[in-house]
Amino acid sequence: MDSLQSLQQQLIQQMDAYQPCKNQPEITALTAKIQLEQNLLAWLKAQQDYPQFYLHCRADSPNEQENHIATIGQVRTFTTVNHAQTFVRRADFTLVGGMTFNGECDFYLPRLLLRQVDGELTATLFIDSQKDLSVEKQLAGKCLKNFTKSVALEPVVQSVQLVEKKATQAQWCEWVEQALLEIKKGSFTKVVLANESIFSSRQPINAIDFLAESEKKNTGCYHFFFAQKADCAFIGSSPERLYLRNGQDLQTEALAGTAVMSDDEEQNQRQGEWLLKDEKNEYENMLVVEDICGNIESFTQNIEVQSVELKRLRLVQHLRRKIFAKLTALAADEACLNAIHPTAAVAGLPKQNALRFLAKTETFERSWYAGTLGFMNRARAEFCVTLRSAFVEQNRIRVFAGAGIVAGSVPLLEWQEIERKASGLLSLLQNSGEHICQ
Ligand SMILES: C=C(O[C@@H]1C=C(C(=O)O)C=C[C@H]1O)C(=O)O
Ligand SMILES: [Mg+2]
Repeated sequence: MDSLQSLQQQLIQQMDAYQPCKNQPEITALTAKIQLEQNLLAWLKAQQDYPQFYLHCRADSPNEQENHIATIGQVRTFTTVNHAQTFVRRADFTLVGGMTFNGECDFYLPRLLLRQVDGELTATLFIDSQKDLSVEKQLAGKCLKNFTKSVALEPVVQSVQLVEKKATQAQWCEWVEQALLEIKKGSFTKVVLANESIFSSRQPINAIDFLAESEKKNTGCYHFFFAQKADCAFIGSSPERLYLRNGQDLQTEALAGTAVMSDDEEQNQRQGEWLLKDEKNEYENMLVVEDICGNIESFTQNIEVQSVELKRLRLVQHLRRKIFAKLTALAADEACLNAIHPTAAVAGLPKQNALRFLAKTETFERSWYAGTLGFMNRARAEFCVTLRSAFVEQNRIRVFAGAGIVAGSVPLLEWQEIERKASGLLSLLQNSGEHICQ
């Protein structure tokens, strides 16, 4: 019978048999595969090694395979995309990680990588051949210790209380007014302002249970979990792809412009029709198209922008234009990441002016919010934009949401928009209604 035990045994056997030879490649990958449908979040919940990373990629059509990865531990780290890409070109293994909103890079080769695609579970254990073999074997063995374990995912029952919003409604409206003034002056055409809301709970919230709940309810999204250590995890369920690279084929998208979604299908239809015709939302979206196309032009060919469509989620719906292009021979993830991130869907246009405005206006650190997380190897790379996200820090959760401000934005409507986006995660927790302070 195929089981996690048999997968563990195969890896241990390979590790025991492993003897470095002459001309040993710098990294050795031990791989085993079984037919098993394993919930990777339940598996991750039982693991003790850090960092931990999980990505459930968005499937756009039923014939696209559901693709989940989970990793624990770390063998090599890369603090620039250039170094990460050089490694991938040389060694062709999968790196995970990404970039914060401000462009700080954190890519790494994990110790253990699990991939679940279509009923098949693959595990890869990485050994650094340039390090002491007995130490490497010991570290790898430690990572395999809990390999066969998983912990049942449980509903999140904690209720949370609001502690603080970095911008109150009144402050937010001021920020938007300032942005509109700058737009009038011609400093930029769009800026994406965001807010951070801090909540507390009596009992610690398990970030994996929280994400599992979100995965069930917030369908049609990328789901991600990234934790450097046990007591702080960054999680989220984002509708937005930064890019997908399949060989030299690049797929990216402009996702911007928002309307309400609810349980009322007729209202959703009306909202969708309104959104498709609304000039301000159309402009919000087209500025992202302009930004992305302008930024990838120099290293791609045959850029094709698809016609506008609606991306429907549980509480909001967005305008989306998919963008396809062919990378020129030498271009790869370094070019894509540096050129595309952060897009005008999360920063603004022109980018530098918008970023300067955000740096002096927002009163919190975006950190991983509106950054990007994903994976890259020689054949393929996929990155999402880390929206609809939160830091879960034991008894505290910090939720982020933003909205694109353009000429015609109404401060209070943009406030409602960000509150609704934040409720994608927050509505999964019970709100006790109590304010600790504001
Ligand atoms: C900035 C966020 O979302 C972005 C802003 C949108 C908008 O203003 O209409 C829509 C989708 C995203 O591009 C967020 O969710 O925090
Ligand atoms: Mg908007």
